[in-house]
Amino acid sequence: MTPPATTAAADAIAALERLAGLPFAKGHGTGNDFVLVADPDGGRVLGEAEAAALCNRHLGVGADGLIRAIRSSALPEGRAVLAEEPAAEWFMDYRNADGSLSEMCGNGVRVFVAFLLDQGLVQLAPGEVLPIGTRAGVKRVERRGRGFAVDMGPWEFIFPAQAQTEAADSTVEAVGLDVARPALSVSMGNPHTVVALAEAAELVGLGLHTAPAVEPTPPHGTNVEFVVPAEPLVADGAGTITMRVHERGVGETQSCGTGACAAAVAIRHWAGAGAPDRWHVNVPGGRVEVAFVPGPEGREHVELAGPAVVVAHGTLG
Ligand SMILES: N[C@@H](CCC[C@H](N)C(=O)O)C(=O)O
Repeated sequence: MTPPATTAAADAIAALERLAGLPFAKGHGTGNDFVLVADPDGGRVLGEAEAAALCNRHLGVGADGLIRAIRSSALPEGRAVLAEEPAAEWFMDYRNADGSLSEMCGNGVRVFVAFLLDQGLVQLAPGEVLPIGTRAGVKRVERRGRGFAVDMGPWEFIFPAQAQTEAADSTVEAVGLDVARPALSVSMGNPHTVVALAEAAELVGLGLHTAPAVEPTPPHGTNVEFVVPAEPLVADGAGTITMRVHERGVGETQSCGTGACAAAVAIRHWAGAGAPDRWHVNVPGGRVEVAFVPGPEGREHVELAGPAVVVAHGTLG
């Protein structure tokens, strides 16, 4: 006899039944993987339950997040973006694997543009810039090598008073660490808390199946990045760091683009005057590049570059 499904499993099965016939694609950026759905006019119901079911690795397609491609004019957050940038026709409607909304996803926005191109919804010539609407404002994307570069906008400390005067503004406890470690919380539109570890063995020994405990936790939760600086830290004018991440609303992922940016912000801050503005960030799923560049409004912006691919297309049964 088949045992009854748990409530969560029954909810996922019911949500997937409601989505029968839905075309989708699967894509990733350095192993941070997404289900992508084109819903230009916002006619689909793709809320928390549907996102969690699609991202379920046992019952659904499986992914770290769901990305809906919707015209900015079709949702309130998108209409706010259009007031800032009328050319931002497309909006990245991003949800984590647990169905929760996030303001921004750095790997996701590159994969989103790969998906728009794959679907023939946009064209993007080399050197051309495509503005994309997100809940963290407009992000400008251009082709770079075999992937894309994204102007992620300015970064901010989440606890600026402490960060300016002390090396750390919080502490993080995690499975595999002997004691709580000092950390710095950085917003890339979404929240991050960065911890520096002394050596690769500490990074390998972390148990990220359990969410790290952050004190104080930023108001809307946080993604936690554990980072080991390379030895030497800087070569040929660029720094190199290696990172593992526990994402809010997901768990451990193979990569996090906004997390790589936050990690570069924190490590550069800790390194002090003379630290470079270009950073190679190694993650379990590959490597992304982070650079600090002048923004058009006079503030410093963070640029994120890396690969993005669409690997499969399907239809929900
Ligand atoms: N993996 C993403 C970040 C996704 C959102 C994050 N889990 C959050 O809740 O803020 C990236 O590449 O930036």
